[in-house]
Amino acid sequence: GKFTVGDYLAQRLAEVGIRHHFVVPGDYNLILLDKLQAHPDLKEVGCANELNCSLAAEGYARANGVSACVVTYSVGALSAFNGTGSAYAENLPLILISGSPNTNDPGQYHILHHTLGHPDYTYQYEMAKKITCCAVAIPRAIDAPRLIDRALRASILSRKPCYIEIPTNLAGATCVRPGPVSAVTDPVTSDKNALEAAATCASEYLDGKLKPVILVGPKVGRAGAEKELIQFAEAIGCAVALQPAAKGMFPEDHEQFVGIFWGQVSTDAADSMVHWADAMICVGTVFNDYSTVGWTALPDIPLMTVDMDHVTFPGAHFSRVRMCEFLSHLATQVTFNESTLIEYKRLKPDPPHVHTAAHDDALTRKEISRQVQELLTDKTSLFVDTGDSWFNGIQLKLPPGAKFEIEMQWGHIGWSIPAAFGYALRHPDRHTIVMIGDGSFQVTAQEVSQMVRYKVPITILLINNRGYTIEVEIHDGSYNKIKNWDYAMLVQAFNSTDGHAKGLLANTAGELVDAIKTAREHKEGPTLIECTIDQDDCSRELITWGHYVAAANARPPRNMSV
Ligand SMILES: C/C(NCc1cnc(C)nc1N)=C(/S)[C@H](O)COP(=O)(O)OP(=O)(O)O
Ligand SMILES: [Mg+2]
Repeated sequence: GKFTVGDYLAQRLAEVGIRHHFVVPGDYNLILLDKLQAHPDLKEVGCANELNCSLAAEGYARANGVSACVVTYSVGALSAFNGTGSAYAENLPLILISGSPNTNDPGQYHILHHTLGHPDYTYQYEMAKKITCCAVAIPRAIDAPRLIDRALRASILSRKPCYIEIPTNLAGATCVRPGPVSAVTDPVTSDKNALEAAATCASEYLDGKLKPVILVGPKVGRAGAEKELIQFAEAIGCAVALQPAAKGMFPEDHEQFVGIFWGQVSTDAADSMVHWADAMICVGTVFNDYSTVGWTALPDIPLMTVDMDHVTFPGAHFSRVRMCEFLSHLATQVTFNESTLIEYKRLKPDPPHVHTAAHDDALTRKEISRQVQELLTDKTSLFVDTGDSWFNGIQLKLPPGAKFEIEMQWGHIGWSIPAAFGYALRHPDRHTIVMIGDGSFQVTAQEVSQMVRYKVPITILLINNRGYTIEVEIHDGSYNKIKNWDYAMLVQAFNSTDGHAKGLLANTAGELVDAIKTAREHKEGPTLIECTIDQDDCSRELITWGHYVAAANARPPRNMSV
């Protein structure tokens, strides 16, 4: 049959590496969904709602590098904007695709369903511009190739989401076939002169310094520069500290790893190394209020920063220098200086003694962490949702090959359920585990039903401390209370007549041991283990961090007139 706009989009999505696309159908996108379904390399994955659809695509992009979320106009897209915002904040190329009104309607001043009730349908496109690196609305079939390619290229190069709006009567309209996909995907390589100049500047910055430290941030993973980072780190030989959002992007069993730098809640005395350094090479770092513990944990020396496509020094900036090319180039030039590593070997704290709870002991946060630690292998991908799970997760030691996913910039509670689902579809070879609080789980619980439907064996550790404990530590109030659910019962309800979710309850250490054993053996679907702990059983790190964040939130407005 004829080749259409929908076929063009389908072919391009497959060519850039997408194998699953996440959808919620609606009458503005049904023809488009038919075209995507018709492509042999694309598997349509239905989601329970568009928030979860966009968050599943966000998680898929963490595993696959690029993802697609297809929704209907307005009622669908406005929910999908939240997962799109996460992709923007977390530097992930999520392609948000929305159906839209028939191209004849604007000129006829028609009032259409799902819209705001007036004949101006441009509001969605205008909003999408704010949360993507490139937003396009296809006006005619003939414009589709140029606009689709532009949006895809912008997204892939900048690691940011893009937006493609396709009117319901254009998805099936005749369109030319795509040209070579390299026109969309080929990267922009570093400018040779800028690369050389930046390397020279790096040598000058490091020259004469006695105590260099490398600080790794989350953009290393997004730039795909983990390998080059190890190369560079081993060439210089110094201490390597990680920001919390970068956990898992440098091996924790590496002898140069000195812990997670997170101010007062750092691990392994990483903060003592960062504050001792006289030169700091920041690679892919993001200093926001949460990662700097309310602005109390900032390096206090001039920095050299290697970002995804530029490098800066005190007094110098070099554009169009790609992180992976710069790091591998620098590895051949840098002078070896292991002074901070030698010092660290004297400072490194002994591993803490971990108490093993007795079988019938009531479950505690520490015992859960101890048992999760034992669960981690080279095949594990651990998702930690916003809450005390952040702090419990950050304290865990990742074995070689283990992966760690956290959403510290956007911080949307409940993100990990759909995100882990999307991720696990792309990585059936890995053991995906989620640590999530009761409050977070209540936001996106529906997506466990998709794990049942697609038989995805994810282990969900639901830490039930009866409410929003992070918020309690930042600033308490009655609003931090929530209605308790029977979480184990809930996920079994998703089975109905055909499903294999297991819902288990662990009140004691022994019950958790048994539940984890069951989860490890259960491959036919998700296993949720509700771990009940005392409401006040939260990490010391959370309390410390919460006080500083609350103080940062409470800063008075400047030049108060009164
Ligand atoms: C309500 C909120 N944050 C505010 C918030 C509200 N809405 C969205 C979408 N995202 C957010 N982070 C947060 S961190 C809760 O303490 C999470 O509770 P829970 O999942 O139960 O974890 P803890 O008990 O460990 O805190
Ligand atoms: Mg809670």
